[in-house]
Amino acid sequence: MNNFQYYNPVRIVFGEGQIKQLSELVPTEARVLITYGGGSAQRTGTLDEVKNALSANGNREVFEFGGIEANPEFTTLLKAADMVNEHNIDFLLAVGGGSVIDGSKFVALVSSFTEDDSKNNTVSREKAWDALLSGCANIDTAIDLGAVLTIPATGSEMNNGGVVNHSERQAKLPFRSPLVFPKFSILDPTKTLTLPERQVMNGVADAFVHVMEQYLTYPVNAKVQDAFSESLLKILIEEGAAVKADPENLETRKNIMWTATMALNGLIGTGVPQDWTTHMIGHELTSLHAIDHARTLTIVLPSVLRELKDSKKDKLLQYARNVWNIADTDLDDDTIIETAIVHTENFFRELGLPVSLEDAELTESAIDPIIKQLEAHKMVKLGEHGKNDLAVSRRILERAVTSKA
Ligand SMILES: NC(=O)c1ccc[n+]([C@@H]2O[C@H](COP(=O)([O-])OP(=O)(O)OC[C@H]3O[C@@H](n4cnc5c(N)ncnc54)[C@H](O)[C@@H]3O)[C@@H](O)[C@H]2O)c1
Repeated sequence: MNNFQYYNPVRIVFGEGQIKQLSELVPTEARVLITYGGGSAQRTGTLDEVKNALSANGNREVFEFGGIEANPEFTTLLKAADMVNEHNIDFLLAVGGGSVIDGSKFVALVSSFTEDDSKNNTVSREKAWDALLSGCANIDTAIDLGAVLTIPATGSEMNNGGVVNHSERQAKLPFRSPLVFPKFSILDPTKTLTLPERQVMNGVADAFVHVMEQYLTYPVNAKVQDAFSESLLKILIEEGAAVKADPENLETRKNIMWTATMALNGLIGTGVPQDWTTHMIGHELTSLHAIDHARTLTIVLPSVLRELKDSKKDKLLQYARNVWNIADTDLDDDTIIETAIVHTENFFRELGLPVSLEDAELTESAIDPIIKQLEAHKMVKLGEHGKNDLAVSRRILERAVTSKA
């Protein structure tokens, strides 16, 4: 196992009816900006529940900013940042999924970037863009934020990362800062019952790929991390099928919600090599073709595993044995690995997710622009060995044109 420091200060408040805890969790004198997305928080009554909890005690002043898109848009987020300055906001409360939480983290980081000569505290577009390009690495102040999660998927509720989309520049870029760990996140599994099936399945797949990107590299004898990862993968396989068969089952929803959080709260990624190639190629697919985040991952992951099967061989065999129970000693290693990859594809397919570019109605002609964007975004040394250059990414995408399964 490699050396590591593990730090995660996020208070998780889990369970039905827990939104009322906001009255204790948000400072009583805070000037709060509630951020939310395209309207589901309003439609489902979650927004009212949040506002009622905030007004239950204290002297909070509460403002709202709605309309943060799925794959949150840079320009929208800067409008929220301007609102932060206009109203002297000192607490952001994100109500939604990864897009709203990520977007709010970005707002928390860039709202102090006002124009030098600004009379109305407008946030500088250039400074904010530069910050995003550098992954928000050198920012030393941020506004406090908390989250009410409505879709289990990204782990954003318990980590310090985010991803922001800039449509005009065709860029979807990640950032990270210890300043944006949420102070708390409320996970009420009943809130997930209103999700359309597509979003539920996206969430299961996103969490699955998060685990894979921290697990499927090479062994470093990290028994805790490996055993945790294999358990999370098996739970997602089981509960993915269960939620499809019985979407109203709250026990299933609870397990999916906590699994998705555990999949990317840093725990399974400590002390082990990681490979985020699938995500980085996936981000380009979203920004160029507006494909849902999770769906880009299910398109790319099987081809990453096939293309890199030699360098990932030991872990792929472990994955086949411990996650898919492929233990037939008569099979050669290549067959065992290919069988595990096909099982993975079938799992995604059963959830209604694409496993090739063709499934997403794209052809080989999609590859060149993706490679160009990877180059523009300096995604040229991906993978656990830093050896996945543009030629490797191209081969991964070529494998992804049609599915083998
Ligand atoms: N921060 C991280 O660590 C991290 C990790 C992976 C992905 N991401 C990013 O997160 C974003 C995806 O987030 P997501 O998968 O959570 O989805 P999302 O936040 O984009 O939401 C997806 C859709 O579900 C709707 N929705 C949300 N909750 C609902 C509910 N309870 N009922 C009905 N509809 C509801 C939203 O309005 C939206 O249309 C992407 O931009 C992705 O790149 C972040």
